[in-house]
Amino acid sequence: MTVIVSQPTLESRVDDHKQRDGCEELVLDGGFVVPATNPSGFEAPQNNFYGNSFRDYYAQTERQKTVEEFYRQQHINQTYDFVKNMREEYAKLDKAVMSIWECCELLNKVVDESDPDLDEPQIQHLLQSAEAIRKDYPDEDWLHLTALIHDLGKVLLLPEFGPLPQWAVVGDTFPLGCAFDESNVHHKYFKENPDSKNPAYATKNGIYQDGCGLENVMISWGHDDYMYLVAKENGTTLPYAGLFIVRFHSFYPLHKHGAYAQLMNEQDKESLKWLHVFNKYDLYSKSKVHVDVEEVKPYYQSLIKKYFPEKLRW
Ligand SMILES: O[C@H]1[C@H](O)[C@@H](O)[C@H](O)[C@@H](O)[C@H]1O
Ligand SMILES: [Fe+2]
Ligand SMILES: [Fe+2]
Repeated sequence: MTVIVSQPTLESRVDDHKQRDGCEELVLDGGFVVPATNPSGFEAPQNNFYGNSFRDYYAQTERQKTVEEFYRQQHINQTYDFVKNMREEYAKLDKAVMSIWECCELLNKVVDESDPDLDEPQIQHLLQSAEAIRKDYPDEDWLHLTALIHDLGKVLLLPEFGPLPQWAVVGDTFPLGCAFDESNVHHKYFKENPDSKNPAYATKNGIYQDGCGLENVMISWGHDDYMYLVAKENGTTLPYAGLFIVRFHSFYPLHKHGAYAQLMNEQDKESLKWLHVFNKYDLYSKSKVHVDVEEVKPYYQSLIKKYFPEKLRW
């Protein structure tokens, strides 16, 4: 499946003279090459199965009310101090010991309230995105596995891992410690965030410097940062771009709108190219047509064996 969707040109905000036209070959990650064109012929669906365009946060549907209420709570409660505490708590990795596949199976129990396009159990989303990207990039096995694991951090919603409320696990992410960019969905709810009253966080860069690198930015806490931490601390051999995708795939203000781009360093800018590739499959593979879990399991287990230890600390 190839998803052909034009991405907004982030470089127009990052770097005025360099246009991203998808025609040049990009060499990243010490040898991984982003192919110049999409390899096969799948067209991205225009609408999700509710009949709305993807990521339409203003459609008049029942589901939208849940989604908007989700963002109200997320924008009020995610503060700089909250994220700092969460990072410390979850860095302990003392919640569980299990394999990647066991975690995939746990996601059978998880439904994401922030997502206007999908209300299926999350294991289907993992397999749908991984299978879609596998068809178009058959040789990039690390990318298939990255897709499989990218949302595993949603286990934070389960009792053994907190449980944390939805607003602390899912939804788009954004930096704390600087002004909230208007490209964040339902931006108006940030008015009620206590950080909005802190003058140190009120300017475009707040406490950060241009080019400081995303790894030095406090990003709202959730499944991205948690899964990044789990993968890294358990010694995964996935390439850097895979870890970057896991860590920043919900950072739509940056990868879709180019906001906060001045905070990136050179390595972030390189990895972002792969995140753009990945994002199409994450978003447009969402479907009511289920992947047969048992059929694809052996393939993904072989990848897990290649890139992860058998048991991980969570
Ligand atoms: O609702 C979705 C969902 O929670 C995804 O897993 C996340 O990555 C997206 O950014 C978010 O908008
Ligand atoms: Fe996600
Ligand atoms: Fe996802």
